[in-house]
Amino acid sequence: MAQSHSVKVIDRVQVSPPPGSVPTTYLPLTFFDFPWLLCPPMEQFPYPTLYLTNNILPILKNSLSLTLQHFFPLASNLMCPPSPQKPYILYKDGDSIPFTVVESMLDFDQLIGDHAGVDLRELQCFVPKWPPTRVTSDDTRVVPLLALQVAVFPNSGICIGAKFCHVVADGMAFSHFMKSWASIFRSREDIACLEKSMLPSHDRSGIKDPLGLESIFTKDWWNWASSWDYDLGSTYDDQLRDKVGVTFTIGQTHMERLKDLVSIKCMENYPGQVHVSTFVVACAFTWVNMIKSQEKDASDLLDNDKVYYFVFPADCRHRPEVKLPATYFGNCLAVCYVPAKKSELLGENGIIMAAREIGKKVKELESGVFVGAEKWISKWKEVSEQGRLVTVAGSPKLRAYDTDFGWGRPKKTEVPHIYASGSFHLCECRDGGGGVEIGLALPQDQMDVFSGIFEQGKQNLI
Ligand SMILES: CC(C)(COP(=O)(O)OP(=O)(O)OC[C@H]1O[C@@H](n2cnc3c(N)ncnc32)[C@H](O)[C@@H]1OP(=O)(O)O)[C@@H](O)C(=O)NCCC(=O)NCCSC(=O)CC(=O)O
Repeated sequence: MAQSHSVKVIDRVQVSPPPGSVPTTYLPLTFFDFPWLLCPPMEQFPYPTLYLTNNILPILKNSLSLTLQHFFPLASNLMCPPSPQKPYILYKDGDSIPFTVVESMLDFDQLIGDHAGVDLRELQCFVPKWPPTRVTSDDTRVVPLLALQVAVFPNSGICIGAKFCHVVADGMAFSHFMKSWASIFRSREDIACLEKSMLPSHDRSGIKDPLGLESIFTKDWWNWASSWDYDLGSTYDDQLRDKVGVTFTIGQTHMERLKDLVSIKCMENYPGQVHVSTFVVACAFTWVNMIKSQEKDASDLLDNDKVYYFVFPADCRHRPEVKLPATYFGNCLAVCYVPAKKSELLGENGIIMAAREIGKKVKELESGVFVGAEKWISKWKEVSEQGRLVTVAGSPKLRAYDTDFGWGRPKKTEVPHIYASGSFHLCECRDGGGGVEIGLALPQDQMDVFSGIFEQGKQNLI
């Protein structure tokens, strides 16, 4: 048995769809997938409470295998042939995902707390180890797309950790997979519990590309990838060393007040209708407070005229120019950039202005999700190199806390990959009310400032 940080490995197997259940399948990447090729693997883990018994793990594995029959791209590999060829996804009979079971002696109740004060590097032991990239004789890199790990906390609970490549699935698609696995587990491996209309759709033929985005993105990808180390196994230890992770909550009452305040102030100051949703105000509130918490001394004022960006992905499945089923499995996200001068964000009405601009971007999607799409990748490179951007992962719409393996709602969900990147994670409140949870990691001194401003900002609403 191998020992690793705070966990003991007790089982390590490969899980594939049932033999012969899925034919060899080639899935071309669509232009929606290309922006996510450059993204490090996503990590998520809900913590359901249960006392683990000997018969739960075999059912978890069997139900996973049955689920993968429908969600086979996750068991596939990303094939990256040499330039200028395009990467693609390939499933072959017998392809599998690594599934590891570990035991942890850490304090479960402390881990699921919001202000856990846990060493973020310690949390990494709940993220599955990433299998190495293989290189074939014709120089094609073969990249796995998903790894899973179950951590058992004796007599307290379990934690399911997933690490997946964004190029195979966006948040909607991955959440569909997790909920389907949970349903098959709950129904004791009765695959018929997935209604036909709820099965994932793998048909990419409906995705039209009148703007030639695929060829633009292929060029962008090769420009960037040639100087890029595809180290998907990175644990980000260096970036996590001085950071602390905290989950903040904006409950329903504060949320309603914040939306009212934004609506009233926008009506007073700006003409026209403003889109004031939970997503919009939560993002504006967090973005502005993050920028404020970065201010250390007068020298930071030199930056005041610089443009900062908030970047959010928008699901396009239901948009008229895309029209894919809600069950489409893959990526179907527009990348939305919201610019704002730092001085405006730090001004008295910074949150109102940020909300207006984010809301405006959401509204603009109604008149075309592909406006400016040719810059989705190149702009990302530009603004991420400047370091003046904040991004959001997750969405209350993904309903992370509805993932129920039959043990009730998860006690906590975390998206640890954001800890290294400086973005924040947004999901619905676990109590089921109308509020949101916001997870982020910052250096301790900045977190102290952020926490003070965030909580004070909430107090000021009442
Ligand atoms: C673009 C969006 C973010 C915008 O969100 P919004 O909630 O603002 O937008 P929406 O259009 O759905 O509007 C819903 C809100 O508007 C209100 N609303 C709608 N129409 C209205 C009308 N006519 N009058 C008044 N209010 C109205 C609703 O009550 C609701 O508010 P209220 O909310 O107050 O009830 C979203 O549409 C979206 O795409 N979400 C999914 C993003 C996603 O998939 N993210 C995951 C990325 S992958 C990822 O994250 C992986 C990883 O990194 O780990």
